[in-house]
Amino acid sequence: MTDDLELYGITLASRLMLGTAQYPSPAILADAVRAAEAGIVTVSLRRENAAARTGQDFWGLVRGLGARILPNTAGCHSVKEAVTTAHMAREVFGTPWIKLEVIGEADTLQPDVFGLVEAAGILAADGFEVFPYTTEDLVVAERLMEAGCRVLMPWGAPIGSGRGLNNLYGLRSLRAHFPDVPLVIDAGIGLPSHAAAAMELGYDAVLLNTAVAKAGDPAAMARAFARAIEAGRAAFLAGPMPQRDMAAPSTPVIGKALLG
Ligand SMILES: CC(=O)[C@@H](O)[C@H](O)COP(=O)(O)O
Repeated sequence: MTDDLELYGITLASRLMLGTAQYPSPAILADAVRAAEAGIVTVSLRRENAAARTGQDFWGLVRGLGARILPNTAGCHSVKEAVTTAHMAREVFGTPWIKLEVIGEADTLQPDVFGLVEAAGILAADGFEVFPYTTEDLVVAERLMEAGCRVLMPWGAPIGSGRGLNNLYGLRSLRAHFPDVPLVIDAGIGLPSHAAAAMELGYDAVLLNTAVAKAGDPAAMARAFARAIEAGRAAFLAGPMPQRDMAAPSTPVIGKALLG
């Protein structure tokens, strides 16, 4: 039986999605994507433009990596900016997919969930397939679904913080409320164990960038993440035991030993 992930009708063998920013060099980025066997790479139109990093060359490199491209609106702080960037991305990459970020707060890069819902509605009505970077808030999640999103991407922790899953309870509730919606943890993952924990909770995939790009050996770290995500998924499918507050002897004793 296959355990492929389906997002907007596209089937993916890998549950690891990798960001393409902050790598020491394009060659190291390419090595990391290959080592991760990432099914999706996300790329920021604005960042590449701003860095004037020979944009076309960089996008050409990303296109050649063999992963599906998910353009993002990273760095957008308003609905207008995000919608305009999404349109540019659709033209450049020829895909209706857009990872929608509308940032609301400078210190935490927390999503502006009001702007996010508004922008998601505009883009979905215009034929985009929206991957919204959101919080674990259930009401916002409902609104995003009503706006036309078919995938949700709640944060684990603030972007680039490496803190892991900050609100385990909230993320567990979100999973329970939307059992049939693909849920992808996006941002804040620092260690493979964080990614494994997300998968053990029943999340469908993990998107990360900084933890690999800033590792001492990005390709080795990408491989470690790929294995952790596979292990977490396998554990979820295997049905983890329920947690208990009290001890339960793992070797039950029947009767008493007869001591001579
Ligand atoms: C690249 C990208 O899409 C980021 O905006 C994403 O949220 C990753 O966050 P981390 O860098 O914390 O993994």
